[in-house]
Amino acid sequence: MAKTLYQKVWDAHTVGKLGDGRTQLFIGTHLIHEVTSPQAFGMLRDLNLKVKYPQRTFATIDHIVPTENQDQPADPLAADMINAIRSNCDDFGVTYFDLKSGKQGIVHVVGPEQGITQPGTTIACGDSHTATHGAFGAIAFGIGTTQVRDVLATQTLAMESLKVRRIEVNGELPPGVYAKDVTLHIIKLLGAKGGIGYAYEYAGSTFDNFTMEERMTVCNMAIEGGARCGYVNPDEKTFEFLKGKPYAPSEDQWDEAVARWKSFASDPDAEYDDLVVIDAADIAPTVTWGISPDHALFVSENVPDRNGETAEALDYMKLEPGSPIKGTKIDVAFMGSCTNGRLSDFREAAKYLKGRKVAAGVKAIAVPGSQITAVLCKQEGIDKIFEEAGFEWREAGCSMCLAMNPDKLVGDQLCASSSNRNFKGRQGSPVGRTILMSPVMVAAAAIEGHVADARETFSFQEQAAVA
Ligand SMILES: CC(C)[C@H](C(=O)O)[C@@H](O)C(=O)O
Ligand code: SF4
Repeated sequence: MAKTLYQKVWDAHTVGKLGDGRTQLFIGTHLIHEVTSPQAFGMLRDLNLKVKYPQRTFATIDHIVPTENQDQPADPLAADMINAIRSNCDDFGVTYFDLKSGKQGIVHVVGPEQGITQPGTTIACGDSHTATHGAFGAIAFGIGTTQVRDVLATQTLAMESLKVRRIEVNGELPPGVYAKDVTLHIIKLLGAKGGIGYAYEYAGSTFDNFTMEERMTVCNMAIEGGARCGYVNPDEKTFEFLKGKPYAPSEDQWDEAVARWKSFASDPDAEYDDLVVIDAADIAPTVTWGISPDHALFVSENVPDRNGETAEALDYMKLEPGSPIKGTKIDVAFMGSCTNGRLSDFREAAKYLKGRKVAAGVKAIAVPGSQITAVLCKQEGIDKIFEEAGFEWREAGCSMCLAMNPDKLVGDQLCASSSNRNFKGRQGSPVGRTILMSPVMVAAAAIEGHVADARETFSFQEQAAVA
């Protein structure tokens, strides 16, 4: 019978059916970070248990790491967390990409970069943006600390199965429209809760043409649309990306691995629980106006009028009901995160920042998603372009995406951010305000000093014509 990738991976990893109807699912790869693992290891110690498959478990630190003087924790709590993950990994035999390894970074950047993230497998991580790894054709989902304990101890999870919604985007994106706009557009259309109970299969010619980085950007935000996981079927680009990566299969096992990976792709005649079809030509640069990722609109549009549904968000964001979002003054520009903190993101923004200056009064910071990203950016001189434009170029970590480190908004500062969440207080100040957008839109906002249409700031049409 024809099956989706989701069903194939699920079936291949099913250990058994539990009495309550859930499935006991084998977890191929477990990624851990400093925030959600300490209590899980603590519980393991209390129960006198070992990590079942340490060779399937990989750790990094990302959330609490300062982006200036990375190795100097900001406070005793941060120091404790760093010590805890280090000693837990030592004690339990888990591979740990620490600050000195040259491989540290945001867990969702590190997995793919190291070739740990592979097609046809199940991946779990105590982090809601684990769906990022679905870009490689893995079924990857975020779990809580108690489940982190379960995976550490048993390498399995008790899971309820999901329905599958295929979201097809077809055609070429207009100039100045990026993967970030695609993912925000999908969330706007289907709602922040629209994906509850679903896995999202992203497909169509737009996804076929996307790079792995672009696929990661979209999958990363599946959870912001309520979907537990999101994935793209693996193809030649997937295999090409993984080839030669440290943890990818070796040369002599390569062909066999690729054949196995291919076999997990959804069958052409697979049936879906739901189908959504979007025309790429209908997508424009998209930004958020409110306090949920589905509070999104095209940058050319006006924010909604004030009513029972919009009042809280409009008031929090201090926006005039019905006014254009374009022109909204910003205080901070943040470029980074597991959504848009990869080499291709900085490379693309640098193209437009070159020779331009950040507006007076705007604090602009650029934070590579990993130490490897930082090195690659330096090799291309991207860090210099950002610095010459007036950005602070920082060291790798989650930084102001969540502000569990010293990078925080102050008071009601408004931040143009390439990250994935615009919840109240998300960026470190209880009254701080976030507007989500693509990296190139962050660059445009930084230069203009207000929310801007990057197509006007940088005249993409002309550039497209010249190219
Ligand atoms: C700290 C962590 C548990 C959290 C998550 O689960 O996603 C964080 O990464 C986030 O983005 O809010
Ligand atoms: S970059 Fe942001 S979204 Fe990603 S893991 Fe870190 S805090 Fe979470």
